[in-house]
Amino acid sequence: MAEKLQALKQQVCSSIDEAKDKLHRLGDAIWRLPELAYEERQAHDTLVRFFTQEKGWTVEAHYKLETAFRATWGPVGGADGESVVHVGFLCEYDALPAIGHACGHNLIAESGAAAAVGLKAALESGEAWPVPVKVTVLGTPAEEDGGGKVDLLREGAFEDLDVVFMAHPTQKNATYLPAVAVHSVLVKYRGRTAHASAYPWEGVNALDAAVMAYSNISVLRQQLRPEWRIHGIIKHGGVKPNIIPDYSELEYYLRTSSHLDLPNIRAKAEACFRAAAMATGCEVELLFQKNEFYEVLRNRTLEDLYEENGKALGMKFTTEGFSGSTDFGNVSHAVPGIHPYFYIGSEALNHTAEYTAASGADEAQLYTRRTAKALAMTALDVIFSPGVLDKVKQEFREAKRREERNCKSRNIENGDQHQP
Ligand SMILES: NCCCC[C@H](NC(=O)CCN)C(=O)O
Repeated sequence: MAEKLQALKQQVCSSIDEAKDKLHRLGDAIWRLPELAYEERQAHDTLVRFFTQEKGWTVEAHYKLETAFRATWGPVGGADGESVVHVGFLCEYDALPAIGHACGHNLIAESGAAAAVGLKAALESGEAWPVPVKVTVLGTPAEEDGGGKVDLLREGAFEDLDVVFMAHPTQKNATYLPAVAVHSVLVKYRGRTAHASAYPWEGVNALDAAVMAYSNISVLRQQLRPEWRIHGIIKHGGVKPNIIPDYSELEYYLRTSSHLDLPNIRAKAEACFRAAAMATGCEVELLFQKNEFYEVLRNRTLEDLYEENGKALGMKFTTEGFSGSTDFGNVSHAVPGIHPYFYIGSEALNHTAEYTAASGADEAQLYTRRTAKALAMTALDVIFSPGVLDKVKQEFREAKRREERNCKSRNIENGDQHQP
């Protein structure tokens, strides 16, 4: 079996290399037309067309969300009565305002598609295998803003998957980097205009409220846990110096190491926003985003297999970096999975114009394909190595039990003030 598995892994690599031109065209087409969260119509169409043109995939466009899709192959092979092993690969393809694909989501889509195509080709090339296998590619929009994976989770898109894989471009290769929970909020203050010089006492100053809110949050930071973050911007602060602003708007991201602490940080931030309204006489409206993102729940069994496969392909791994957030965190609490990071040939930092250039550069292709190979090889370990899938699931169950205990102890601490 070990020789067969090794042969299949080699087949994955050669299949992905043979497909390199069409995979490059796929990623490049997405990179050239950057689209924002939930507006990724061209990227959706490009990926749907790609899988439609590949033989054997059942493709569902606009899958539960306008710009999400699902492509499935199988179940194929295996003996009757054996349970299907269902592996999923996730594609992200949303860009950032003004700076395009500065987080390389075009390469997330390309690597996810490449891994799925490579795995299918390897399985189709070899002899029959013991268990029926199903491969699903899920196009998951709006990671940077909104959280398409959370919407898809709510709609049941992940229900029958055994494991999920994706990978994210950054400065180095890592099997895991800390990704924290986050919830964003839009804060709107409404006051009353007046001539700022002639009769300022008639006005109710919404910009004052925004400035006070910003200052309240700034002092709150001294009392936050070191791994928590609150950061934001003033999006609107007035139109003319001699018109007392009757409207101001702020947007904030609230981050905690565990999603179980989000109610706590939300309450602290809300007090800061409401105090500013009270002090200025403004009305305040708090609009929390529909989806909160969870921290990533690790699966070290999968991480170790991915690292072993990556090292076999020449990857060097680090454990330093990141601490942003991703809606993959929510997925990892529902299905065992990994969200490794990969080097793309540049030291540029994500969310910069330099990274936009790097994610569209030819040099990124070799690293993107290498990552796809490691993802597909890890999927082969799950399918063919006896006991691996059971170990992955056992670790996941134990992590969920630990989380349940944490949740109960926090509720006791908070006196059940805030249900997470
Ligand atoms: N609702 C706010 C989500 C912010 C998600 C964003 N994610 C990343 O930067 C990961 C790389 N795409 C963040 O952490 O700010």
